[in-house]
Amino acid sequence: MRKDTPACGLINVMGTYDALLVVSFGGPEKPDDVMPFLENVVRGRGVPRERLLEVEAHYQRFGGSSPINQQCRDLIAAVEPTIDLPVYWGNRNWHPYLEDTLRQMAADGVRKAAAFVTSAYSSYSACRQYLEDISLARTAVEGAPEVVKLRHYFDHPGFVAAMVDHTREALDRLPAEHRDAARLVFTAHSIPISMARTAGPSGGAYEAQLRQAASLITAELGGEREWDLVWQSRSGPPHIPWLEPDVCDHLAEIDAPAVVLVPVGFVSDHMEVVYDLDVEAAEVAGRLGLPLARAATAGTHPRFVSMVGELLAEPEPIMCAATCCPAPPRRHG
Ligand SMILES: CC1=C(CCC(=O)O)c2cc3nc(cc4[nH]c(cc5[nH]c(cc1n2)c(C)c5CCC(=O)O)c(CCC(=O)O)c4C)C(CCC(=O)O)=C3C
Ligand SMILES: [Fe+2]
Repeated sequence: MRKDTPACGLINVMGTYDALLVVSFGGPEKPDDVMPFLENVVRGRGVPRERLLEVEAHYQRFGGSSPINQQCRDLIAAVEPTIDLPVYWGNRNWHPYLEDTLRQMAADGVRKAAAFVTSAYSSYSACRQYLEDISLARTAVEGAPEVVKLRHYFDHPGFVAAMVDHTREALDRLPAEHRDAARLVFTAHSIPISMARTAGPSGGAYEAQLRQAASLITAELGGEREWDLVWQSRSGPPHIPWLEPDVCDHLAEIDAPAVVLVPVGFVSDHMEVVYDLDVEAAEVAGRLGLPLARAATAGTHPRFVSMVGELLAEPEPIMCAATCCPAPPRRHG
């Protein structure tokens, strides 16, 4: 229903939704919030204390504030004028929490919302966990609206176009003599190998979708360009195998005069991008004397913004099977 029609008004003939719910990861915005946020993220997941303290230092280096919430606000401000629905925002790990947002939506009379999740791919962490969070939040809220998660958009022309533009801009920042031979190094959040194996309806979907996105972006750039897909931001206990190689190890091995890092696995320049790539990987490249430019994520690129409206206009996606992207075994403590 349109913003200006009353909640009890006419049936919306065009669309099926009466609100858009942007669902994101969440992040702290002041120093005291960093540890409580991190504890929310890793609850029951067996991430060692040392790793948590290390990551805490990344956040404190940026004044205890993650850029991710502001990036959500910016995306919402860009999307709002392009669609006919009220827009809400709820996070998995920090304020505004999904549960509080759903409570507000219920109070506002929202009956059925489309969820746009700031993650384009399959896998437990990138998809199923958001579905679980939405579902848990709904059970806690009386009269909570129905929430339909929009489809994965890793191969949507809007996402691809944004990444192509940003990759081109990064290439242009390299010394001119290296541009043609520069290698594209696509990065995504590493996940446990067991999670990668069971991602999607028949397994392997996280990596397959990332490769698909990378090859679409490379093809649209034109020319004959070599590319790799590597991983970043490994977490978890050290004895559990995660996807490799790590971006920093890969940079040391690479046989190219220059590199463009393309964080295809993320949709905004949040902490995993501005620390793990712009600080850590940049430092490795500096030591190696390897010219490196990092492409911006989709962010508020106009084609990425218009994609959201296009997804809303598609037929309602069919909910994935309960066996898709199963949860890893939970640890307690
Ligand atoms: C697939 C994936 C995405 C992409 C999909 C998506 O975007 O959702 C993603 C995004 C993000 N990950 C983020 C932050 C963190 N992830 C952690 C830990 C973990 N990530 C995992 C996976 C992913 N993570 C996994 C399997 C773990 C291990 C614990 C567990 O099994 O859950 C930890 C704990 C400390 C540590 O890193 O060890 C932090 C702080 C932020 C926020 C950045 C900011 O604040 O700006 C964002 C967007
Ligand atoms: Fe993460």
